[in-house]
Amino acid sequence: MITELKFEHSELSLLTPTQMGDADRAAEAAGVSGAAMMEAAGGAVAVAVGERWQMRPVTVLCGPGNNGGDGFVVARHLSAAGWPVKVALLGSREKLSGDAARVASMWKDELAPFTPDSLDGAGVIVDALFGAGLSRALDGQAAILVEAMKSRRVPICAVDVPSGLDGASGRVRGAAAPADLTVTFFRKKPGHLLYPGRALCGDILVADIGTPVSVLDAIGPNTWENGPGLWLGGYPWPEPESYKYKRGEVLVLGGEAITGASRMTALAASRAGAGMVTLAAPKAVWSIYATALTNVMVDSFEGVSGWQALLADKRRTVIAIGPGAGVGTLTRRYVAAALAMKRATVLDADALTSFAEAPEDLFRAIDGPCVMTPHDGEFMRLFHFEGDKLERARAAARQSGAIVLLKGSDTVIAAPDGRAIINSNAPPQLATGGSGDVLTGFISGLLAQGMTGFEAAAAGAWIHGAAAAEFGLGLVAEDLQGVLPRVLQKLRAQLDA
Ligand SMILES: NC(=O)C1=CN([C@@H]2O[C@H](COP(=O)(O)OP(=O)(O)OC[C@H]3O[C@@H](n4cnc5c(N)ncnc54)[C@H](O)[C@@H]3O)[C@@H](O)[C@H]2O)[C@@H](O)CC1
Ligand SMILES: Nc1ncnc2c1ncn2[C@@H]1O[C@H](COP(=O)(O)OP(=O)(O)O)[C@@H](O)[C@H]1O
Ligand SMILES: [K+]
Repeated sequence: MITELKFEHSELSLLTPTQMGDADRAAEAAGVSGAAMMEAAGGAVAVAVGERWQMRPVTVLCGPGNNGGDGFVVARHLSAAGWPVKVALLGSREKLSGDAARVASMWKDELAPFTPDSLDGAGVIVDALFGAGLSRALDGQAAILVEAMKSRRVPICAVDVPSGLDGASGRVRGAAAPADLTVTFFRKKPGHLLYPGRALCGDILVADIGTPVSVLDAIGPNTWENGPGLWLGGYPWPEPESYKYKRGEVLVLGGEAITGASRMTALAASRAGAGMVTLAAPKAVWSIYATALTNVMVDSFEGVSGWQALLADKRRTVIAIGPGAGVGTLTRRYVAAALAMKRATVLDADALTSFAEAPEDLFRAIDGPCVMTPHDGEFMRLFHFEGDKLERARAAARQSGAIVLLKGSDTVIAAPDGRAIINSNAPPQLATGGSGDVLTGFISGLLAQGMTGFEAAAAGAWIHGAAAAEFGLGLVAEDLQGVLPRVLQKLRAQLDA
């Protein structure tokens, strides 16, 4: 049902701060010293600062741990290159230990007092207060300095993460100043991609600091940033021996009151490459659908038995229900009948809301490949988990047995076995009515061609974001399927290159 999407070594792997600590220790065990990694990290930040900004006075704010150590290395490099550098340290030099103490001792100039005055005259600030070791909310002098950074219009380069940002969840603990550039090391963290963290990081650069990729073997990352690298190898391109039924048939349930939503789903499924798409229209509104659709076939049905008769055709390998379906008992029964077939099913919108009173009934009925695509509101009607977006999507997938795609600007796709993907390419113009209906169609079309639910959800979300970006501003949902061909052609060219 779900193929092994593993990619432990992928550059798209995300590591939590705890896993990053494990990676650092494993790297040291493999012979790469902490000192060498710190030199490489600080050196990479200095290079990035030099590439982004012309020489100007810089204030480096250093914290009491290794993040601060990186800061001292940045200061040394920039100073050696002729930049006027001020360093302010939270705490005292005597309290530093290990690699941080060593690099601090190489900074021979006096330290500036750790007050907002240290920012006076700065043309750029390097924020090296806290990184992966943030253990509580910022308070006291650290919080005062972060607030001062926020209030000055001076560009900021964050080392690893903007200090105060929780790398696991993307949440702010106490305070964090928005950076223009964040330089992180080896692999990104979930907090770089989950909001509000994503907005605080500015541009993100991942620097290689000599960590051997083999350290990932023991860590076994199960979270990734979405990207073609995860699924392009298994993308179902049409082949010379393809024929329409081999590319799968999607059956989309049409609604009675709202007829536009399921039409967009159906058209999107055909654009994404399903061999056949049939829209099942309630008899009363059949003619509306039939006049509006050309390549999508329109079949009419009446009531649950009529719907079951359409489901009986085994060639219909994927069923999509929800957009415009209507909320209530009837939709619940349509969903139950579809899930009973144990075929790949995509549940969206009203198919989810219809179970708000009895989510357990839905979870019990899921016994085959199923992808749910709730937005936040729909999610909260079915699930009652605390935590960040990754944790909630994971818990929901585990509870329901479905692939859960929790929508938003940082869509998370989670599988019941704990794997999760964070999508990062969706532009804000996607916040327009009906774009979710199109996503349901893309995912259904990819499922029809044999992708697993996890892959289809990931690839669907990515091409959805790429199509919106390709179209640009002024997007309405109907535009998405029209630009999909350009996105697919670019992907194909990438593969052929
Ligand atoms: N080998 C390594 O471990 C490497 C680490 N690197 C850097 O080291 C960082 C992680 O270093 P650390 O684990 O030392 O952690 P940090 O330097 O991020 O922070 C830990 C220190 O801050 C204190 N602290 C945490 N939260 C605080 C708060 N809210 N208020 C006041 N003090 C607080 C802790 O008591 C500790 O002294 C990474 O983010 C990265 O920048 C890089 O130098 C690359 C190599
Ligand atoms: N601010 C945003 N930035 C990027 N993508 C967004 C944003 N807001 C919504 N989206 C995306 O747009 C789609 C909206 O889907 P949904 O909420 O179901 O709308 P509808 O029901 O109108 O189709 C989802 O894919 C979601 O991830
Ligand atoms: K930092």
